[in-house]
Amino acid sequence: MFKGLILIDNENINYSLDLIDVVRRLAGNEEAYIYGLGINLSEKVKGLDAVISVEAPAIQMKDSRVLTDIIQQVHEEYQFDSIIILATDFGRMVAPRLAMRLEVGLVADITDIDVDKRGKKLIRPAFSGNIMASIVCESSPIMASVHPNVFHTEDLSTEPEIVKFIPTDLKASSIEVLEIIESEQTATDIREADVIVSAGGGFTQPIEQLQDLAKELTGVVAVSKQLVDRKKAPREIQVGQSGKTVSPELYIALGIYGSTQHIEGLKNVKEIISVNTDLGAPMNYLASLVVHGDAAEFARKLSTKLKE
Ligand SMILES: Cc1cc2nc3c(=O)[nH]c(=O)nc-3n(C[C@H](O)[C@H](O)[C@H](O)COP(=O)(O)OP(=O)(O)OC[C@H]3O[C@@H](n4cnc5c(N)ncnc54)[C@H](O)[C@@H]3O)c2cc1C
Repeated sequence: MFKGLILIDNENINYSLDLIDVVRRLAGNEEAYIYGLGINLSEKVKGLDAVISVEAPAIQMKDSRVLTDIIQQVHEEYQFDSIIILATDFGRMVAPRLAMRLEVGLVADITDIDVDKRGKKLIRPAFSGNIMASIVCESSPIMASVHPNVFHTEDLSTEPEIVKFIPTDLKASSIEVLEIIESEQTATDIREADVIVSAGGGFTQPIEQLQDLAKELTGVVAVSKQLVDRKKAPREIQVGQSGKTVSPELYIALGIYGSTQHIEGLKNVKEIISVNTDLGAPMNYLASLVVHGDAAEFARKLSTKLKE
């Protein structure tokens, strides 16, 4: 029996449950038993075999040190074969701390899994995304972090058994919350969108001009890292390895070259339209339709046409 643990992130419950698929794939031919660790979890979740429920209202959930203590204690009791954590900003603080405590390696930001006779291989981009590395973990538990929206769990019907866990000797949190400032809401989360109008370095106009087109298509605007680096767009709408992973029905790439780091953020996209002045741009090879021309002009004309 392959015992896996996923950490349930209270702010990203659906993406956390997608990690069930990661454990199932890691188990390979072995039967998997999948636990979720829920700390102060108020929602009922399904799909897991068991939820290890920790109720500690006094703990500061953003204190990665306290959370690491809890996961370590849970692991000491259950001895998992793998521990998988969502690679949110917060998950990225917890995962390496925990790996260090358990004296195992951590494979960050995995994008695929390959299990065969030679072992369980975790796949992730390496050397600035120029190659995909297959990493065999010989230490146990196998630890990995995963970007939201990279894996998907289809079947969430299992009713989990609920097991209470009471951690001992928890240190007081060293974090004091002074104020909570809500971040400015940027329309819809690009990960939820069915249509994405995405601008890259070849889109020379302000991206606000794309809102009209996105609205006509009931979609959202996204960008490549190039525009975030040039401070033309916020990071929340960046697609790619260091941005978000998206799975729309239609992705319109306006002046996007198609670097591996950008493509890394496109998972199960149904159709891609690539508008580029360079016919040899890698993005064109992924596209079902290539428009050879100026991205801004294409966006303007398509928007006008859709309004007619
Ligand atoms: C560790 C690491 C992480 C990274 N993470 C990400 C990430 O998450 N997301 C991401 O996007 N990038 C990421 N990058 C950067 C990535 O390598 C590329 O630099 C970036 O994706 C390039 O963006 P671009 O294709 O929009 O721009 P460019 O590379 O500048 O390409 C512009 C494209 O537009 C075309 N073009 C030019 N003018 C026009 C025009 N008028 N009309 C139409 N087409 C035109 C050009 O032919 C070209 O194909 C990362 C890099 C590293 C090292």
